[in-house]
Amino acid sequence: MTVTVHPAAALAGSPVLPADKSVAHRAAIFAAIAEGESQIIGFSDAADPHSTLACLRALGVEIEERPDVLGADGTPSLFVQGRGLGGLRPAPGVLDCGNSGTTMRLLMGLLAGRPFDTTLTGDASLSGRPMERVAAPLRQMGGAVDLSDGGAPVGLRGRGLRGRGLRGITYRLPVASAQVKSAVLLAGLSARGTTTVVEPVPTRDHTERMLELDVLDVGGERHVSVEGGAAVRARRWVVPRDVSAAAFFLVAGSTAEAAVIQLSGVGLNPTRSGVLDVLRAMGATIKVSNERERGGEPIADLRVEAPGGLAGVEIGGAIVPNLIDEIPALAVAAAYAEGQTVIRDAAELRVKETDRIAATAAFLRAMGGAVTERPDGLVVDGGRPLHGATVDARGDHRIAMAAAVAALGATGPTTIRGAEAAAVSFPGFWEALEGVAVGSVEHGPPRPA
Ligand SMILES: O=C(O)C1=C[C@@H](OP(=O)(O)O)[C@@H](O)[C@H](O)C1
Ligand SMILES: C=C(OP(=O)(O)O)C(=O)O
Repeated sequence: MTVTVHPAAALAGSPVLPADKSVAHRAAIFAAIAEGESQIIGFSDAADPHSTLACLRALGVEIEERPDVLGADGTPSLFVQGRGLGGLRPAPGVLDCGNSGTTMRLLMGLLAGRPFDTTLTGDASLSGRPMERVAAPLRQMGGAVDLSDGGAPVGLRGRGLRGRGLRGITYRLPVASAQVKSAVLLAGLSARGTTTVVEPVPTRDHTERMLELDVLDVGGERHVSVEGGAAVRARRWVVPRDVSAAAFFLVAGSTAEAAVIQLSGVGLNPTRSGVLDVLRAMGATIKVSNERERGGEPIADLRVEAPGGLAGVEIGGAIVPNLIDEIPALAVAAAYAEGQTVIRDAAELRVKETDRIAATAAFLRAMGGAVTERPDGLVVDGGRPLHGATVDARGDHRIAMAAAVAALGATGPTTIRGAEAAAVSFPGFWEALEGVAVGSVEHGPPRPA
């Protein structure tokens, strides 16, 4: 699918954001292994969390979507009949994780300690992403994990456990990854004894919040522990709106000539909200109001207004895992800011749905931006006017949406190929964008003038 985005000087509106993808995956998995019925309010309608649902259904978990049962903010519910960890059944075929790294890595952890074999596959993008980072700790725990060239298809051999099951370990994360942390902790539920993950650099903490795990600060490092055999409680989960989806509108509002955009019920977990800190450091005007809690996660309403100019910043160090998915959008803000922005310590971007360092540099350069790739990031010399171009999303939702935001402030139309990728995390994105920038979104290539 091709979408053409026309420039828009003034933005206004209240786009509805999708449910937080990270929380939605976890709520579905934890509900599946709880004993009894759980309700998930505000589950995401995005493709990635639906890949998780399809896998859980194939493992014998009954999940009912109930658009008629609404939560307080009008979002629909999902009812999950939890079977307990021991109640998961062998899938009749391979489990297709689609485009979703979180699905594959968390399910590797969940299923490594089950007494049956499982094969996990994904699309071409996911098949190229590194899985050894999860396989290595699972093997240390006694799991039998086969990879194909370091990635999917992933084979988990239950028979390889030889009746002894997994054993708890203490594992220090060599890469700052919440997916690896969560996979090891999920495997720890099937293991003998205690499993502890040590995080030198904090990553998103949804798993530990949602499972109410023990977290210690030991000399500045986080130690997260789970006991083997611990039961997961069936309960009501409430999923906040996704701050990673909000980021596109925060950048759009901060780079427009005139803007007032309101975003309600946005998850502001402090391990996820670095995008606000960086945009504010660049000079953005973002107001946070009505701060409250939703399902154990802090949420708030956001209002972004055009600040009348941004300045370049340095992004690196411990904040990077906190805003890793927002970097393509932040690079767009950098292109519209005066001065230089340096993004470092973000080599992980090279192993996402596509190489996001190369893809971001490519679309910004095609639009006239001055961008230099570094092995672990980007240097953006901002303040040059951007012009319309034809760009490719490279099958990556965040690249499609970041390019769309860049297009709003450019001269002339920008055509985005592969625009359907947005639905991986934000199915209503193009409608939401048209809602704040009326007349800017044209489906298909531009109409001849
Ligand atoms: O745990 C999660 O929900 C996620 C963790 C991050 O990946 P890594 O764990 O690979 O850093 C992030 O990029 C991804 O979108 C979601
Ligand atoms: C990297 C992402 O997701 P995943 O790793 O789950 O594919 C993302 O949503 O930006």
